[in-house]
Amino acid sequence: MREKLVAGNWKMNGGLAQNKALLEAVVAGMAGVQGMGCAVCVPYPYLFQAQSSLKDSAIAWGAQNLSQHDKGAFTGEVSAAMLLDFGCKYVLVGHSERRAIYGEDDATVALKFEAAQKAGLTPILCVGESLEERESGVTEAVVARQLDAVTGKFGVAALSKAVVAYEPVWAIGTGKTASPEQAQAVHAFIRGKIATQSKAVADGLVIQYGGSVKGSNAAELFGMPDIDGGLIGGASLDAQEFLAICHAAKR
Ligand SMILES: O=C[C@H](O)COP(=O)(O)O
Repeated sequence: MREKLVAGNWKMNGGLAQNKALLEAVVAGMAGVQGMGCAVCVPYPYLFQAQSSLKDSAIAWGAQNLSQHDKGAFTGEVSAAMLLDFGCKYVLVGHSERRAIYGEDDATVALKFEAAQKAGLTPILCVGESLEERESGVTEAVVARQLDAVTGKFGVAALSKAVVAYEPVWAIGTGKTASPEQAQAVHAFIRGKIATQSKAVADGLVIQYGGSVKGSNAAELFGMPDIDGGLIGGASLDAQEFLAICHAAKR
């Protein structure tokens, strides 16, 4: 049975004092919670702080991006090995903000996915359509293309050590959550598509939903059969909201 995973994506937010309070509250609120996974993906400068604060808890941590290169003259970039130095378990790849603002295309995202996996990190591969794409009826085609960029290059087995996050771009930070039925339909499409290549990989694949998840809508979303937790942006900055979401993912 798949265990749900709730991961916070702090994006470019935080500060040492604010993080301390947030991490302490999350650790306290998650003490003794079993039957689900919890993680936070923090900005690079705070990885050491996350590691120090979380190392004795069941909460994992990770980064929001990585370089596709191992090392070298890539000013400003951070490698998978560097993330491992700080105990990261997860790294986001292909978040829609990386794709849209920093021009990361499917091929680059696939290389980042590979770099993460080769180093032993678990990539959280983000996929999802824009509002325009949804309105033009190409949601499934977009998501399929984004998945194929990885499975076409590395095989479907690559997804056995990865997480997929379905994040409709129109629902990110907008307060407009996809309805549980809308999200479930895309999650079922993703799982069904993977199942045509490997039923075992599809059955074991954790597919998170992301886009304006809050304490008040998490249980309904997580109650859908193919939604295995969430990737949480804004609400992960508020300990009580984030904890409410985590608790909604408990079995
Ligand atoms: O990575 C998280 C997503 O971009 C969702 O962000 P949000 O929860 O603020 O809508």
